[in-house]
Amino acid sequence: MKTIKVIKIGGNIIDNEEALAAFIKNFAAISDPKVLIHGGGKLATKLAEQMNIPVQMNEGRRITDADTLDIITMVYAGKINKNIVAQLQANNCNAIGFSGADGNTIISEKRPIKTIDYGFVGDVKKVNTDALEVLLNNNITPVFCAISHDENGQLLNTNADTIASELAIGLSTIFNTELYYCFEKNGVLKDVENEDSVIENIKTESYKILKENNIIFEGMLPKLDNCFHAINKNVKKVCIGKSDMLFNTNIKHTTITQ
Ligand SMILES: Nc1ncnc2c1ncn2[C@@H]1O[C@H](COP(=O)(O)OP(=O)(O)O)[C@@H](O)[C@H]1O
Ligand SMILES: CC(=O)N[C@@H](CCC(=O)OP(=O)(O)O)C(=O)O
Repeated sequence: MKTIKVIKIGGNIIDNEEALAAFIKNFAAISDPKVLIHGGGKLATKLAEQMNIPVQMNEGRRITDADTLDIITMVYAGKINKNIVAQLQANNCNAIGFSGADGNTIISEKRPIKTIDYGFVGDVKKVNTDALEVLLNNNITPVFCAISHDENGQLLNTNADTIASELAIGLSTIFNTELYYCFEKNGVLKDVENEDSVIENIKTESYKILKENNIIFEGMLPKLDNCFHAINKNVKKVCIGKSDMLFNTNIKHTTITQ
């Protein structure tokens, strides 16, 4: 089986022109098959505020009404996705931009209303890798934004970390899959203010203890839940850290194991 790298980048790279250019140059040079997933939550928030559309988040998830869905579609599937694809082409990496509707790749269902109505937010039901397999076997790199669909014509906002773990799990039947979450810190930290306090390995048991001691909180909780979901479902390697970890093996980062 060939190895594939499934790589998610967050706002810290997307929002910084120089950081994005440096990342894309290195990413384009990866010789293994690869898939890129990007977020863009910060830019969507900025644009919504400029347009006087209220921004509401709950536990790191965006409450997505019809106006917000329009904005995130324009920002994630449009501006950010197409810009990344164009920059990959400039670095001789042939790429195609995807939402989950394209190639029927990511099918989700609108999150049921419990205590909170998240609006047009989708929970992934199924990943369909047929179209991706054809592209990857022809050396074409898929670039995914954080949008899925329900197969009835409705686009749904789905957290980019979840899109990454679900794609990694879906691809693990045809590839030896590695999943990398790139964000602004060196990894999961013992002390979030201290970049030197990287926890190099987290297992199911130690994750429980870290949560109990409030060492892991906010956006890191759903990220780690996604990591464990992936490692328990046939993804061979899961890492969290700065994107430099992909290109320099000496860079400290966090590895997730069962
Ligand atoms: N132990 C921890 N180590 C590192 N970051 C942590 C930790 N606990 C909570 N965090 C927070 O999680 C954030 C990353 O989650 P998030 O903002 O969702 O990532 P992304 O940039 O990929 O969207 C960090 O910026 C940090 O504020
Ligand atoms: C449902 C939901 O919360 N979707 C996210 C999708 C974007 C994202 O995940 O972006 P980052 O990775 O940059 O945070 C949102 O709209 O913010």
